Amino acid sequence: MPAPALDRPADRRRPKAPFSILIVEDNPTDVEVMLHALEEADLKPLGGDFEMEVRPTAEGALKLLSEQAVDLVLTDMMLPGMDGLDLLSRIQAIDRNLPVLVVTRMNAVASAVEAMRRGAFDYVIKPVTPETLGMRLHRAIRISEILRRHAVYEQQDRQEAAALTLVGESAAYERIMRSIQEAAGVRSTVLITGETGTGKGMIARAVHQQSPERDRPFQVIDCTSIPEGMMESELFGHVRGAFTGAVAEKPGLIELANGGTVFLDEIGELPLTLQAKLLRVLEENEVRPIGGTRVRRIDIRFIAATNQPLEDRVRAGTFRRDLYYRLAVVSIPVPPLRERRPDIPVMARHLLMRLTREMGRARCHFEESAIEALMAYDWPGNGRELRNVIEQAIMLAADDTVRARDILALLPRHEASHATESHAGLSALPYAEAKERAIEEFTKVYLREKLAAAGGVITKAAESSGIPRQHFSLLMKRFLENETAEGQ
Ligand SMILES: Nc1ncnc2c1ncn2[C@@H]1O[C@H](COP(=O)(O)OP(=O)(O)OP(=O)(O)O)[C@@H](O)[C@H]1O
Repeated sequence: MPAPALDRPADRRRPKAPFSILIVEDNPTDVEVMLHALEEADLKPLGGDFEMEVRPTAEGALKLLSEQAVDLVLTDMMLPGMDGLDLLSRIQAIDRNLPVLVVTRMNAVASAVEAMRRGAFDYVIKPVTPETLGMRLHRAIRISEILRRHAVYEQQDRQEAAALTLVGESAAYERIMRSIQEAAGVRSTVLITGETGTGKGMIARAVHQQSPERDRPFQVIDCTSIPEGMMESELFGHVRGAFTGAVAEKPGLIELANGGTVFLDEIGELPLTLQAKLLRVLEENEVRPIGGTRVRRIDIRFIAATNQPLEDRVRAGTFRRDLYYRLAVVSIPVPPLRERRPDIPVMARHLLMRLTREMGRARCHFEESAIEALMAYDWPGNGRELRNVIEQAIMLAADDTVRARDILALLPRHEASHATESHAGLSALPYAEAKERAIEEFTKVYLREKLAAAGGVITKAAESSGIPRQHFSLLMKRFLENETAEGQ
């Protein structure tokens, strides 16, 4: 194997190597021995392949580390200019999770031990052999991969936490924040009420997050998404043989959240029979799986949400009064966005920043008149509709500014009046052209109204239009995007 030129990628460099090892060594013979040992060691990082970079000096190594991600460093302890210990501290300042293996001569083991005391992952004694180096590297690679994956999870957690941030500045928003804090401090049942998209799910999560049980499970049970026939077994579980198909014992979703929080979304949809069973669970703090004879004790906080006026349902006899009172120990009513307009600009800017980042787009900002357009609209789909309009506006915006016309083009009310005006001028056109225009105008209005009614959820809008989601998306692409491009 030819010796790699120092300060250049080693020969084993491959075009797409997921795991990279940096060797810091000034002695070309030692570099060659190490590369040979690595070759023989048959390393298999989980990503498949790996690449190696060689630098003869600590400075060269630090420069590389500042330019690209490396997964593992193998460094000599005696380097020109800066010794291995200093290099170790500098590397730790760049990335405290990067595993560093030090290579040393037998007569300098004390300094290698000192390096380990300061956080080096391991040490290898020269002359390096494929067996010792291989064994130590195998271990280091596994650790490095675990740390790398852990860092990805940490990053995702941070992004998810940011995505869940409630923002606002209206008096109603302040009241909601106070209620969240109060509810978090006690373990009572909470009932959150408000129109669709007002952020009830986010509020429920915030209560859990601010409670002492924040590290315990947060179990969401959407009462609309579980088929009625399966609801009881999903919620309370079943024992083996409880019914045909119950081949094994299965714990219910409630039991699985023991110690934490259960969020019952759309509680108004819970059938009356299950309302009675849920009430028993709330009152007695125990669940009885279907077919079971023994009850299981539970310690759970329940949060329920609904966009239906539950009092009306109680009066109509379709929701149990006793369950209603049992749920509404702490009550958090969430007014619709049109009744707390001061929240709109804050939410819009927050969503714009978050969505551009998520979509990998450059930072965007609103033209002042775009904010005015947002504030003037009534938002029947509340925060969810606002989020979807902003997402589409980012996609349609020609540059880094979202303008009033981008917003207005996406709001159904504007479209309706716009359509009426354009229909008035159609008779001036030849029949074929007028017909094509009319179909175009109709499709735009239709798509926007369907989208608004579905709170911007394309799957729902497509379903209520009776066409496949893919077809709906194609229509959106053809009619909604073209229209905005023309308008610019
Ligand atoms: N105060 C807020 N701050 C930031 N974003 C918000 C706020 N309120 C709502 N949103 C946005 O609206 C979206 C919908 O929120 P969420 O799902 O919690 O509403 P919901 O009331 O539970 O809706 P549904 O009744 O349809 O289940 C969120 O993902 C978020 O993008």
